[in-house]
Parts: sequence; structure tokens; C-alpha cells
Amino acid sequence: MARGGHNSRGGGGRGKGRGRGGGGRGGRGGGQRNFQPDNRVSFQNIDKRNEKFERYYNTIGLLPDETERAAFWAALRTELPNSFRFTGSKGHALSVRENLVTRFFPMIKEITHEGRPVELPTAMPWYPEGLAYSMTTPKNVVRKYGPFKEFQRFLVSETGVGNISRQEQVSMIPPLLLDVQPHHSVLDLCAAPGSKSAQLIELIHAGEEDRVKQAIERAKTGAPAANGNPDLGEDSGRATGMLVANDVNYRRAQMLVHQVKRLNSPNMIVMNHDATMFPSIELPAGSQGLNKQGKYLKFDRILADVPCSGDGTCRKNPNIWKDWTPQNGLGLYTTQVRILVRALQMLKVGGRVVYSTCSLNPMENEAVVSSAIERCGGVAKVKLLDCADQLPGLLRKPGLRDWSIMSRGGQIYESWAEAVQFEGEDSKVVPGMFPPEVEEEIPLEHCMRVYPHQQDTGGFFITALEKLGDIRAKPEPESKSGNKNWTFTKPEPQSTAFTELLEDIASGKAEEPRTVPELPNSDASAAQRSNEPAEPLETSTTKRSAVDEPNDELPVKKAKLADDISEASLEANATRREHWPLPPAVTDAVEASGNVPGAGIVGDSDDTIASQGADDVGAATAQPVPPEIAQATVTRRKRGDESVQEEAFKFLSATHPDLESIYKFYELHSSFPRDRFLVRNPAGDPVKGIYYSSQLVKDILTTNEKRGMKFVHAGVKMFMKQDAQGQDICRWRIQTEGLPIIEGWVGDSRVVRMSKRRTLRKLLVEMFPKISTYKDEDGNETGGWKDLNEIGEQVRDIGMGCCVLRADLAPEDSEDGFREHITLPLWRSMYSLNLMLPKEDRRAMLLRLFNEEPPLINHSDPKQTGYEAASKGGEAVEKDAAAEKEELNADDDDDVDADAMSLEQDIIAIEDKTQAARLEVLEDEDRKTSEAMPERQGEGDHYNKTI
Ligand SMILES: C[S@@+](CC[C@H](N)C(=O)[O-])C[C@H]1O[C@@H](n2cnc3c(N)ncnc32)[C@H](O)[C@@H]1O
Repeated sequence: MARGGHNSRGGGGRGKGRGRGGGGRGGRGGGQRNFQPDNRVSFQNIDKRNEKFERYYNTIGLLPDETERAAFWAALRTELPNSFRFTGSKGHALSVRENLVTRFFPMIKEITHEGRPVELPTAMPWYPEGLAYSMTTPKNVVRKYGPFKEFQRFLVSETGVGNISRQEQVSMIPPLLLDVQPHHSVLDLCAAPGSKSAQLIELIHAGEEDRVKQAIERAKTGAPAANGNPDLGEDSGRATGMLVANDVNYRRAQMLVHQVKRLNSPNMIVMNHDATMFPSIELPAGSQGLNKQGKYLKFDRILADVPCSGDGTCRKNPNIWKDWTPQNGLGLYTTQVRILVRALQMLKVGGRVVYSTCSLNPMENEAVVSSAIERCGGVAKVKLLDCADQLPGLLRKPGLRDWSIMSRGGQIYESWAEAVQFEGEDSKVVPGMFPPEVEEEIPLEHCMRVYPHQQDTGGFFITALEKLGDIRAKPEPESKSGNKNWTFTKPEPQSTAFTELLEDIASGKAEEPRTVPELPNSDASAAQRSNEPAEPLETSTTKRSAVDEPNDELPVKKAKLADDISEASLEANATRREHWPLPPAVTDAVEASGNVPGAGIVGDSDDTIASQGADDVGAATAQPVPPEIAQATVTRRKRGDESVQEEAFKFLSATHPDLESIYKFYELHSSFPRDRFLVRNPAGDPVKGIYYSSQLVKDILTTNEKRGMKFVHAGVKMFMKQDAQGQDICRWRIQTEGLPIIEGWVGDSRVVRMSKRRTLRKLLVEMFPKISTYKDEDGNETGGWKDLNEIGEQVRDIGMGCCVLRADLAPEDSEDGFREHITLPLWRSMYSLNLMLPKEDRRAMLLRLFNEEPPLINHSDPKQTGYEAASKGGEAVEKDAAAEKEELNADDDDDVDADAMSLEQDIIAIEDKTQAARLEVLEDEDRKTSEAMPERQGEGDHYNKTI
């Protein structure tokens, strides 16, 4: 990400929720050895044969050449190699990569394993800037084989702090084909656990670092831009785009939050909806990306990385061999088509959807793509993009134009005509599962198939679709994905009568119908689609127009129209779970608890209030909360075993006194937007944390506050309340997560400039180094700030409170200078100084920047003063200890504060670890939840696997 965001990471400079350890399968979690199953033994022992799996893929001509087909099966039976990519802004990623090459390549070159020299990691030729690597040595060997110990520690540490993402090669492809620009509104419909969302966010922020730097310079000096343009550029160089990352499964959505939160992007929202019925997002007039009627957001880019059978992942999930059945693909087809159709509906004309699966089954791939195109009006409306010239160096095969299908019983059908003879009424087989008619002219060869033997990866399917014009998706029972009597007829230009009526209503020319007009052959009901039990309608405070989505948004409405639902019930539906269904297990729990999921935010807030029940709301905020607010926005609901707090995201007024004091203390430049700060409690008071979001995220959160959207996460923590002595100290310290966003706008009076690496090393190793000096035997002032090199005088003179420690970049030939931009928060108290970093992040940074793991010294801990003293020796020892003791006594309050801060940072680190562990458990529990979903019954966990 090109925000300074990752700069401060420099090996650890971030705060809570940064996924230290990451947790979970799928290569996310550094340092989670305790939780990662060792499947090496099981991989070797597992029986890698499956008659139907092999027969089907051999029959359909997946790979016509026999030798190649043999190579394909052989590759599928071997363990997946290691792969990873460097994350963050380009500059930062390149610097971490340099570390790999200069420090670890020489080491790896010397290693032999099983009698053979191991191969060095190689850069994937098709990945931009050479920032992704793969190595033939499997993960388990790297993890366990002694000579790899240091390299493994590097990978774990860098993954833990978010500098490296251990992601499967092929999983990196879909975001790259989206061609994301910094101003794009991007939707990731099936996003958990979030490896592709992370890539998308990085793409949105690409180049931001330099743009913002220039804007700051212009703002501070008043100089015009290089092109003579005096303004600060669009939003002062910041990306104006946004990512909405969504997942239907609440627990997985929480994993997603854990994963993407570490990216510290203010341009991101995490949501929790069923993608087949993803609700339209309302925007205020004048916002970017509005639809024609100027009401709803249309996305520039959408990723539909849909739930799939995952048979391309069997090198990593060997149980696929045992579990593969033809009904896996047959059962997922309908959901996959609905997700892709919904994606096309929510897309701007001219926008792009990338559809991907980690399955090789044409049922989940080409059949889905051609069925969705058919439903959306054919090739006149949706174009399959030819991406052959994209990602040069990536070996791939064209999409299939012809295939047969395997029925539940293992029967292979060449055509729909053949299938109808043998399949019963209740069969899931539909015409859309077969290759499209020639007249449909769908160039399926433009799809991309990546096979395991081509470059030693997993298997993947990817295709990019462009929306050519407004679409009105056919009701499912009229389309080949839902109508067993379907035959191809050339699409007629769509009737405009109904569309015009909708437009008239939207513009106020016509009244809203009292009863909703019947549409012919409307879609299956939302409840049917989701296999949700029908529920009684609830009264809602949220009024939603009966004509809420003109033109190509109809299917959401049709679902209700089909059930002959009245206008009143349409309104009610806007906030009901029928519209955005929960898995039945969850629904049951909700019903049992008597609470209804509705308006509000499903929180990951860490404001004090978040840890309390609704009854405690008033007590946790500075002022009593009006009961109606508490009622409307804070509902406790149960999801499975978890209690979930719902709350509001409340934006502070630009003139809020706390913001006034913050701007004054940090001398924040007036160009830094003042109206994008929010808090996470219903009263809207800054209690513990103040967050920051982009303008578009703000527009979405505020406009949709009462529309029943399930927002799970948004905003980057910018300031934390800090108790401090002294009148002039700002009670809000800058939080590590938010620092990269704001640091450039902080006035010089709160900045400490550092130019020597050894100074940083000292601050990382030593907690609370003293500023005050003492007199040596000869009466010379010594110790304290004088030991702090080039920052000594600056920290001596700076006022107490939070400040920014900024590293100046040094010339290439400098021995002790910085080559990368590093910014960290520093706290100046009366007698000492402290980097606001948890110990774990200090250690990670020491390892990365200095290749060292020294013990940390805490100067505020009397027990440890002996450590430093011992290293000095002689008479000075006693004097140091005496001075230390004296100062500690004199500075009791100060050290208590400082100690509390350090403690808090460590607690945060522990919380992160606990969270990672919890997510591991959740991931396992998630299997149970997904198995409980009728739509996915019998499919097992691997349907939701990512790679
Ligand atoms: C293949 S995984 C996505 C992996 C993800 N894109 C990544 O790169 O980390 C599929 C995800 O889709 C979610 N999912 C399944 N059905 C869904 C639906 N109807 N709407 C939204 N998400 C759904 C699953 O919970 C699962 O997390």
C-alpha cells in the first residue's frame, strides 16, 4: 500500500490487530506453529485416487494431450511448493525483498536436503515488480529442517508484522486482472479470509505515498504542482477509491477483519451479507460512483472469488481426493451464477468483474460464466475480456468451449437433451450447465485456466467480464440456469416500459405503487434461494422504497415480488435477515435469544463501550446515552456461541473540542480533513479511540446508517486517549496504525528527526531511556539525552506528550543511515522517552533491520537497571544505579504512566495473539456452520477454502 502505511511497519511499527501470528490455515499465520496442523505425514499417506474425479476430467478433454494429462495428474499428487509476496507500498516491499536476497540467499545456497542442494526462491515472472516468490522446497521442510531455521524465523516474523503474505501463487492472479486504480470503488463479494482483499487494498493505495508527499510539500510551502496546478491534487494525493470486502459467514468475516485491519486503510469497509443478494449501497447526492438515478453506488471493479469445490487445491488439501463427488460442482453452480449476476448488476457500465474459483470443474467455471451472461442479456451486454496479453510469463490454457457433465450417479451426459432422458424431476441438472449454443457467441476461450503442472502451482480458473450496457437480469426461472424448458432465443432489446415507470417514480413523476406490480416469471424467493425458513415480517424503522433499484437492480426486488409481498413487507424486508440471510444455525441462535439482527454495525470496536452490554452503555460514555439511541444502535445479538455487539459509527463534528485540541497540539495542517474522524459508540463521544476514514467510506457509513446494512469494520484508529500529567499535554496520542496517514501533516514542533540507525537501535532495545543527565566524577554532565545521539537535544527540548519520530533518508553510501522511510510514535515524559511499540514489534524490527535479537532493557524497572549498569562496569555502576533510583523516586507518576503505556502495548500484543488463536478455533467451528447450511450440506469445509 502506498500510504506511508507500511513505512512505519519497518518491521513492526503498528498497533493492535495487526495479525501478529495471523492464525489460521492458508498460510496467513506467522508464528502460529501451535495451531498449524502438520499435514506432511497425512499428505504422503493419503490415498490420491478418486475414480469419478479422474474419469470425469479425463473424459471431458481438460487436457487432450496424453503426456500433458499425465503430468497434470502427477503434479496434483505432489505437495504444493512455498510461495509468498512482499506487501505494502512498493518502496517498503522492495526493501524487505532486499533483505531476503542479501541476507538469506547466501544462506539458502549452502543448504542441502535429502542429498540435494535446495533451490533458491525465484521471483514469479508475471508478478509486477518481481515482488512475489516461489520456492520448490515445501513449507513443512522449511518449517522443520534445522538449516532453514533462520530463514523460517524471517518468514514468520515478516508475516506476523504484515510485510510478507504467504499466499498461493495462483491466488494472486485475480486481483491483478481487475486493473484497479486509486479512484476505483471495488467490491470483493466473497472475501474471507482476505488474501485477495489485501492485494486489492494495496492496489487502491498504489502510488499514494509519493502523491501525498508532494501534496504535503505544496500545502506547506504554497508551491504550485509541477504542472502549474496550484491545488493539492484530488484529495491531497490520497486514494479516493474504496474496497468493500464482504463475506456471508460472520465468523469468516471476523477473520477477514483480522486480516485486512493490519493494512490500516481508511478506504475500506468490511460487510457481512449474502453476495447473491448483496444490498445496494445508498450514497448522498454528489458522491462519486452514483448510478444514473443518483442514488446508489455502482462499483468500478468487483471480484467474485466464489465458494467452490476447490479441487484445484488438492496439493494443499489432500482430503479433496477422498471427498470429490460430481454433486459438489452441480450443487454450487446455482449460487455461483447468482453471485456473478449480482456482481454484474452492481457494476458500472464499462466496469469489470473478475470471476474466479480454485476448481477446475467446468460446471463451476465456464458453465457459470455463460449462464450469467445469458441471464444478463448476452454478449451485447457483457463482454468476456481476452486477457491473453495480461501477466506475460504466466502459463495458462484457454477456457473450455465444450464439455460434458457428470451426474450425481457418475453418469456422463454430452448434452441437455441426453440428460433429460435420465435425470428425474428433482435433479439439479439444468440446461445452463452445458456448453452454450453457438448462436450465443460467448468466447469462452477468453477464460483462463491455470493447471498445476504448468508452473508447479495449484489449479485455478479466472475470467474477466466487462459490462457493456445497462442490464436487467432475467428472472432465474426464465434463464437457462433455472428453466428446464429453456431454449435459446436471440435476446430482444429489453422492454423499457417497466424501467420507465421506475425512473418516473424515482424522479417523483409517478407515485409509488400501493401494490407492487407483478412481474412475469419472477425469480425464486430470497427465502427459497437461501433455503431459509420463512419468517414473520417485522416492523422496521427503515423505510425502503418499493422501487429501490431501478433498471438492472431488479432481481433483488423480484425475489420479493415473486412472493407477492406487499409494499409494507418490502419496507420491512429492507432490514430483515430474509433479505440477507444468516446461516440457519445462526438464525436459530438469534431467534432463541429473541434479538433480531437489524440496523447497526456488527462491531469490532475496542472502545470501552464495546466490551459492555447494552445496559451498560450509559455508564461507559461520558454522557448518558439517550435511550432511543441505545435502543436503535446497540443490540446484543447472539451468533452461535458468540455475543455480538452492534453499534454505530458516529462522525465527530469538525469543530469538536477534542479535535480542536488535537489540531492545536500537533499543529496539524489545515489541509488535513477535519470532518472524517469517527468514534465507535452510539453516543458519538470520543471516549477512548478516535478513528479516521476516507470521504467515500464516511458517505457510505452515514447514508446507510439506518438501512440495515451489516458493517463489520471500517476506519483506522488514529488517536487513543492517554492519561497524562501536565496542562499542556494533549490527551490524545497518535496511534501507530494511524500515524502513517497523518504524520506528514504534523507540525515541526512535534517531530523528532533521526538520521542514524544506531539511534533507532537504542530506542528499540531500551524502553524509557532517561533524558535527564547526571554529573560524573569530573563534574561533567553525562548520560540521559547526551546518550541519545542526534536526537538528544531535540528530545530534551520538545514539550511533553506524544510526538513523531521520523527517519531521514540517507544517501546510498551512508553506513549508518536509513534507506527506507520509517516513522514511529514517541512519548516524551518528564524524565524519560519511549517508543510506543509493543515488545514483540520491537523484536521484529530489531531482527529485520539489525539481524539481532538482543534482550530488551526497561529503564523504568528497578530490577533491570543493574543490567545496564553491569555493562558499564567500575565505579560508574554504582553512580548510575543511584541516579536511576533517585530519578525513579522523583518521577514516580511519570513512570507509572509510562509503565502503563508499555503494559498497554504488551496487552495489545497478547490480545492479538489470543485473537489469532481464537480465529483458529473459529475456522474449525466454521466448518460445522457451513455444513449446517442446507445449500452446502455435505460439501465440507473445503468449499470455502482459499489459497
Ligand atoms: C474461496 S473463499 C474466498 C477466498 C477469498 N477471496 C480470499 O482470497 O481470501 C469463498 C468465501 O465465500 C464465502 N461465501 C460463501 N457463500 C457466500 C455467499 N453467498 N455470499 C458471500 N460470501 C459467501 C465463504 O464464507 C468463503 O469465505
